Amino acid sequence: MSDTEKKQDKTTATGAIALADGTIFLGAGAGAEGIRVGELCFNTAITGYQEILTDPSYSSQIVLFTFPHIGNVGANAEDHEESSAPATDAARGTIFREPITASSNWRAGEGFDAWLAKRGIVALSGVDTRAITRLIRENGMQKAAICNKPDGNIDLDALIETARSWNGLEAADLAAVVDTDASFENTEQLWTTEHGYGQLEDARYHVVLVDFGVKKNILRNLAQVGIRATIVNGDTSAEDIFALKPDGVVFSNGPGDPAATIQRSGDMIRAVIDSGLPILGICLGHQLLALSLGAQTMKMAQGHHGANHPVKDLATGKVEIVSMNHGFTVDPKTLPDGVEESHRSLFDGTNSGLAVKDRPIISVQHHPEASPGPQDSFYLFQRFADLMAAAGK
Ligand SMILES: NC(=O)CC[C@H](N)C(=O)O
Repeated sequence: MSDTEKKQDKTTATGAIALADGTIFLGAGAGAEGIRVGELCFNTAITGYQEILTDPSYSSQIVLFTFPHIGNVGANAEDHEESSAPATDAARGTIFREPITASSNWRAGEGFDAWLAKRGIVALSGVDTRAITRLIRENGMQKAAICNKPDGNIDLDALIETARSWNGLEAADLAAVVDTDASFENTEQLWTTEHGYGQLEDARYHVVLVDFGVKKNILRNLAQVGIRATIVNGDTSAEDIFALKPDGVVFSNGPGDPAATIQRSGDMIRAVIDSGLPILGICLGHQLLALSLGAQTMKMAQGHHGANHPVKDLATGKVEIVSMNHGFTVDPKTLPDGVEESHRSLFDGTNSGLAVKDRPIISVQHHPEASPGPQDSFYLFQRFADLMAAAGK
């Protein structure tokens, strides 16, 4: 028996994950103490755990990493945090195979365990992450409750009940929880080891970015191609957006069910589409655009969470390797006339982008901002700037 397997024992366990179907995995608790409930998914990225856990799109989710060693480069506050919202507004829990080691990186500001505790994320190690991943592949993403109890006092029945009684992600407008309350501006560009963050001096374009839980790196990539952004939330009216005289509008990523968020933001999005302004939609923003155009979205079984997904640009025939994080998807069978697929996942053929006839719209399910992941899709930010140039902006 290895060290990690020894921990899967009722007398020594200090943490556990319980699924709504009654399945239990025992292990060693880490990070914040207590219990968290959420939807359990697996993520196949082998780097970027801090960016993943701070992505607001993971609100109300528990992220299991299939890569066994998580936390060994510690935590870095400078360029690894994707959310500007409070601690609990991104991933609630996390699971990995091996216990957290001491940080081994010159840029680590603090250890991963201390960072998890500070952010209120409950963690669990020493469990068979392959078995849990297979379970998700077979039965879909699960309602689950995770706990870290250093005294070993774990009430398994209560944990299962917590998982069962949770409402789940369907019909949840979580964007309303994680978006910004106050409007702000961004001119910060991408980070480099030599110079830190760049600053956009003479912006070529000004856009309004509608924040549903935006990752900071989307803002930085926009600034990198000369775009200054005014960030507003999804309750903003189309009139207030037009009053800011933007050259284009961006609909951001975000958590929860797009079919719920569209109830609140649908009128505004349809008015922005009708205005003819150039539009960029990313992930939840993509799903909201699809719904506004008359298509439908649906829940996926296992979802897409990773940093190595192949996606085909159907216009150029080129394949890009992308970062993914979504559990809902646009049903391509419901696309109305004039709306076509622009990108497709080569893993399972699901939709990864839309093009709208005679409209300057770029809309993708994947994450061109990476963070973490490959930067193959950076060209989409440039394409968006080109759309604004072509519109005479
Ligand atoms: N990253 C995102 O924007 C996720 C979109 C949506 N919440 C989903 O899970 O599909």
